[in-house]
Amino acid sequence: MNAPVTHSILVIEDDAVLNRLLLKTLARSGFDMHSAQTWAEARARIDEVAPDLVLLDMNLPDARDFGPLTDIAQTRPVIMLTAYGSINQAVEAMRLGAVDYLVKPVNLAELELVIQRALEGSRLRAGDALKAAMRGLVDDPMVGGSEPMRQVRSLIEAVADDDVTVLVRGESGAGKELVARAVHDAGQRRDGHFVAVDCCTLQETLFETELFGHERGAFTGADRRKPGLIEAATEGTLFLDEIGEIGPSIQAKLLRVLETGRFRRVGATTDLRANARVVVATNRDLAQMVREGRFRADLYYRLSAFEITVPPLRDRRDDIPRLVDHFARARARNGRQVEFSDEALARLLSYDWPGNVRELRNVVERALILASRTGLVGPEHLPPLRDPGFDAAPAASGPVTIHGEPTLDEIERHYLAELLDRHQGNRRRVAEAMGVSERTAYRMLERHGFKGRGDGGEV
Ligand SMILES: Nc1ncnc2c1ncn2[C@@H]1O[C@H](COP(=O)(O)OP(=O)(O)OP(=O)(O)O)[C@@H](O)[C@H]1O
Repeated sequence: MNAPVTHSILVIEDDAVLNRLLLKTLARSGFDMHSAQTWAEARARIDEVAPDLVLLDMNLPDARDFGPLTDIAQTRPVIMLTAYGSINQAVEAMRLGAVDYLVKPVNLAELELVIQRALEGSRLRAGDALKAAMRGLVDDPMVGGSEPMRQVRSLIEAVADDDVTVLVRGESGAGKELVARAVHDAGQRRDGHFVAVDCCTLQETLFETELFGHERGAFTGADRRKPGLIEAATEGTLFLDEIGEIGPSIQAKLLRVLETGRFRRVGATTDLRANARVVVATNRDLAQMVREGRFRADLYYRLSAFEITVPPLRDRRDDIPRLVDHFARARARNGRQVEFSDEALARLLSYDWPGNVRELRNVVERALILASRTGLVGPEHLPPLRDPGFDAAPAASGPVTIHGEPTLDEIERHYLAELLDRHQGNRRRVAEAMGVSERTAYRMLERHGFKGRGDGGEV
């Protein structure tokens, strides 16, 4: 059996208290810890210990701008430590090679997750530093064999080789970015970069210089020419996340790029030709925004040439066990695999997941940490999974009590029977109560032999 690998981490942070706290916390989690409070000290430490990962404060007393980051990020993953309110800086840091960032005060539970992901990502991408400079580092395969996800996959395949703009719709955390990536990976541009831009985090003025770049002297502080993200995506894909958030002036400029294939750096006098495929995503109802005059109709029509809707997790519960297994396996790369008890899985299956796969992933990863000693996740390792408004549910719904150790199938059957009773066999209402489509409910009922039951032939 292989001995678990001990990873070394260097904390570069001039705040002595935070530095010590990070050191202590991570040493307790089994990392080999080193620290530095200045850039000069850090350089010596890097030569000395060759850390596997670096936690780097954004503002060191003896370093300017992103010098330390660009230096270190070429050889090892860097997680930036940033003050609340400096998110724009953090976004720039990610573009320059940071794999992730943490906002101070650092949430210690999040800290370990981010580090684990960064270490996994760096192994997956070893030798591909430039690609690692792009956001979304871990090569997450898209998990999901449910019928709705099969349809999503066939749309991805259908559109991948075409250069048409794709609009990915879906609730927050449903996996829109993963779908955008899959479009990129399946198409002819797969060898180019996938450059992701979160439209939410950038202010309008910053957005333009980020997206289109700027010439030297374009504004105060522009002491050198800087190409924009659209150029970084040349021969690749430019992914604009949360497209519903862009203001009118960017909407106009984006429309121009899509229509003419041309753009202009801020402060430039001539146009450049864009050579990036554009994929956008939103969780907003863009058509409604057009009706309200908040989004340009012409841009909407351009963007929605080909739409892919990622269904919410509650409409594809079949994917939950597979996703749980996937997240557990990913984590087991650093140790033994933790299993989920049937009871814990039943809980995950019956919850509505308003935060979709992202919420599931967080719950699963936290449970895996909590249960790492015993190797089995039980319901006690899960947070109370209640949708907002759960308490307002009619008293008649009551708690569901489970006796003995039923299988998931038995639980499903009992639950269906109870819902059929409660809703007098009305299939639509049973589906609504379960948070699945009517078709899915019908199939479940059929599988459990309920077909034909119910008042008035509803089921
Ligand atoms: N089908 C899937 N298989 C594996 N992991 C998934 C899947 N869908 C989503 N995830 C994971 O869930 C998290 C959220 O996914 P993603 O960022 O793609 O969602 P999103 O819809 O773009 O969210 P947002 O609207 O907030 O930008 C990520 O960690 C992603 O890796």
